[in-house]
Amino acid sequence: MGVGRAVDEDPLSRLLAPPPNETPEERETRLRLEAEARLRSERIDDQLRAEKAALKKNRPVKVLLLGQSESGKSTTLKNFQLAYCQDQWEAERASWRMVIQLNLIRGINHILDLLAEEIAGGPAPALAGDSDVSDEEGMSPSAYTPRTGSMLHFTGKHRLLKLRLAPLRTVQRDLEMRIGIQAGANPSEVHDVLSSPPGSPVMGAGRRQQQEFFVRSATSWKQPAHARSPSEGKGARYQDAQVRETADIIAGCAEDMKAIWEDPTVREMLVRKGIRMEATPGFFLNDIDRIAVRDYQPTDDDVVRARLRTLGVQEYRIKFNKGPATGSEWYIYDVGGSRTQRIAWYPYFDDCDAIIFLAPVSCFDERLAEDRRINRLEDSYMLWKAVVSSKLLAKTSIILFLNKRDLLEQKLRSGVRIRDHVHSYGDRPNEVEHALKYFQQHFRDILRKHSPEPRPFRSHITSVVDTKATAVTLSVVEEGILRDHLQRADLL
Ligand SMILES: Nc1nc2c(ncn2[C@@H]2O[C@H](COP(=O)(O)OP(=O)(O)OP(=O)(O)O)[C@@H](O)[C@H]2O)c(=O)[nH]1
Ligand SMILES: [Mg+2]
Repeated sequence: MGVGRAVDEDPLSRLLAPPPNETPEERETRLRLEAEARLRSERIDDQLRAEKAALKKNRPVKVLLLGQSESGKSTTLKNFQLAYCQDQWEAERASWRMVIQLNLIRGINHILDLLAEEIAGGPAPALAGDSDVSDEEGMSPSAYTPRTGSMLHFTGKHRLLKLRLAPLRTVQRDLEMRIGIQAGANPSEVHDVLSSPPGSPVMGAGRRQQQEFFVRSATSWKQPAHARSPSEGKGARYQDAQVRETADIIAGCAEDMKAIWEDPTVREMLVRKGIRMEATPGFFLNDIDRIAVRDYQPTDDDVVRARLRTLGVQEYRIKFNKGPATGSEWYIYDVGGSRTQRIAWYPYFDDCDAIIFLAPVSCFDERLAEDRRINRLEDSYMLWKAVVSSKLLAKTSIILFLNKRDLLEQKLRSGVRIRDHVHSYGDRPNEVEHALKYFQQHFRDILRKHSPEPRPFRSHITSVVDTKATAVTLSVVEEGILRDHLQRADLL
């Protein structure tokens, strides 16, 4: 054993140690060889790192759309599809016709139900200003007080319209069958697209609620005609005949649908029941002349506005062919937002690059359809807090969309006061810009306080039904998400 060597020296370092009697020339050669070996090894390491980073850079960017039900997640997804999947968008346009016809007809049928109740001697006590109910009152029947004001006067004209529009019941059933729609299974979990449109208070407890509809598959009902196999010929011809028959009945009912929708007494009935219709059904009901025709073809706006509730988690793959993300592939996950659906989100947190979180700001005076005790804005705050405080999502880019700006503006203009529902709003002006600033600050504070690591607060004020403005927002969002994705890959 050489002098000065520790007894317990590692055998490997002993093996690699220079010989004790090394000459200066040998030492120089050894050091040169060692330096070359080190360089080679570093180069290999760099190469491996670069390959790993490239792999990571080239792997799809995974984006989750999160937010409560009716916050606008699927509508945001449609904005991506409209911008980047034009061929598919065109191919599916005709299939959306059925959904739009159904949105329209369900709207009318719901009005007919309410009318029938009124004519038969009045429904359960009308919901007087449900939106004015204080947060504490929740589901209590005391939230519902008989309305004041004169009796609504329904005439023979209303009865006649009700009779003449009766065929729409069958059309609704046929359309639901063709789309493969299932009504929500849990009554506390479902609500009607008409009775609870965004911007409306939720229907009263005890009142009969129509079930909102959803399909299990995001694609099964979107079968473009040219994609059918020849063996489906007979079935396809039958389907085409059905489509024509539906369009005929709807066109035949157009004038009566318009008459009932525009009738002042019916309008007054809806106002007294606290039913607002500015969202999906209202959008189509205001355009009956255009939609209730035999050869109706949905416009881009119609497709964007069509409402079909999402169930579970649906994956959409988008290959970007323009814009800041050109060349990259994104997997976008659209999730169902109601409370019982949220458990399905968690498995997707694991390797998710970015979250676009939608918080509808117009709903400060509304309650969750699935739990009337919960204010919808409070629910959004709670969900946001859960997302930004998650350790699993600490490295995920999170972008907030304060959505439904248009409906917020409309609501404030109609005289609804924020401070009656959000007490901390105090004496701030009841104007849209002030309100947005206030809500935005609240979301920012939650992020600052609860994020496990400091992260930027990125938010956009949106009305995702406005596809032009949304395209501009999305390009900013895409750039940011991609930049973060590449940075994360470089840090590997
Ligand atoms: N006016 C207006 N309507 C909106 C906006 N965003 C969404 N909507 C409407 O709100 C309704 C719900 O939108 P969706 O995108 O289906 O909501 P979601 O978050 O996917 O809901 P779930 O699938 O139930 O979780 C639809 O009728 C949309 O047309 C908006 O910014 N302005
Ligand atoms: Mg959805």
